[in-house]
Amino acid sequence: MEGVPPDSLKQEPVDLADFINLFDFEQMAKGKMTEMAYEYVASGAADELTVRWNRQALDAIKLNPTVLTDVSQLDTRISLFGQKLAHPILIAPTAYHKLMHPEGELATARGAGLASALYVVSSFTTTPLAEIAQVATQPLWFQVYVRDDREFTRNQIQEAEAQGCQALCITVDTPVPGVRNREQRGNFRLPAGVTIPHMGGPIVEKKPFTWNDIAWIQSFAKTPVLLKGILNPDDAEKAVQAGVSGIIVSNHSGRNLDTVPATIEALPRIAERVNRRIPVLMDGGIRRGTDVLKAIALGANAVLVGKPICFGLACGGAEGVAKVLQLLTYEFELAMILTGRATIDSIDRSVIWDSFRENKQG
Ligand SMILES: Cc1cc2nc3c(=O)[nH]c(=O)nc-3n(C[C@H](O)[C@H](O)[C@H](O)COP(=O)(O)O)c2cc1C
Ligand SMILES: CCCCC(=O)C(=O)O
Repeated sequence: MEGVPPDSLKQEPVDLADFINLFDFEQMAKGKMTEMAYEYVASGAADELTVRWNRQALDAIKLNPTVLTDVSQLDTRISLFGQKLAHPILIAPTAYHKLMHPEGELATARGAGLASALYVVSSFTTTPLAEIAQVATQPLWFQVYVRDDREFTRNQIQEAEAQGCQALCITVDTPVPGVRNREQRGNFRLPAGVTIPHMGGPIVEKKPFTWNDIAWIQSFAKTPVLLKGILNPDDAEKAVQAGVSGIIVSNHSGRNLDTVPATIEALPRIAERVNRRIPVLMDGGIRRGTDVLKAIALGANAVLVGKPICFGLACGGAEGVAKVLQLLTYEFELAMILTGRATIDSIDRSVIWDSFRENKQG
């Protein structure tokens, strides 16, 4: 697959009306991407246990609906760091969009616009931020992979802020990439002509990336700094103490350290520790409107979606990305109505069925 130009992607048109849920996109994307690209996107680390657990743990949570409440004024809006968003479903940062569609990140940004979604652009974008910013109609945030070279990192962040990115997500769970066997078997290489203008090169350093680097970034960042990839409540506490603006509970979709728990399992104890001092976002396996509802009920202010966006992009460019988001927001609205929750603030722990109490009462 080495040297495959992006225009060799199989881009026959598909009818997006055929897609009725997010799982449909993965099926279809398999036929639309090169095998190398598909394996890169679809795979997780090692035995992919965490990948499976992300979904299984969400599926295992039952809901406890309230009937006969007035949900005629349904309101999905949220506010994060003073930014007003139409709904709590964000596009997670994912690398190399030109592997998925010739228009790459431009299509993603247009799709975000069509679906009123905030887009977190990856450090590994294959399109310069300046071009993405020109087509974006919704807020952009920038995800940062911190390199050993501080001047490089400072320039990367200042460029992102200069292009209008409104927050920085510092990814802290990838000092080195994980054991990615499927990626290795697929002989992952960037095709000729596809570049990563904001990264300079792959993550190769085994770097001493620590809380000192976070303090250093905060010393010059002008936008809110979030830490992406927190799973341990003690780290969440340190993040609050470090004065960061927010955290993202994430296991990188199970792509880095296999056998860490599902994010929905880590979320409640992190939310409890943070105790609303800063926003807590979450990603990993969100595929259904009920998953969004469960994450919010267990303490998330918002969620992010990764793989389905890549598959939507592969299937239908900007419209594919938009369709993924529209299906998910629509399902989320239905979940709100059917559980009797008219606003995001009203989605609290009481919407989760307490199986433990049920068992105790026999
Ligand atoms: C193909 C792919 C590429 C990714 N690239 C990045 C990246 O460049 N930076 C980053 O912080 N996270 C990256 N992630 C992780 C996502 O931001 C996010 O944490 C994860 O995909 C969410 O889980 P989900 O895919 O199950 O929705 C990537 C994930 C995938 C699937
Ligand atoms: C080494 C990381 C590259 C992008 C990424 O974060 C991913 O593929 O998950």
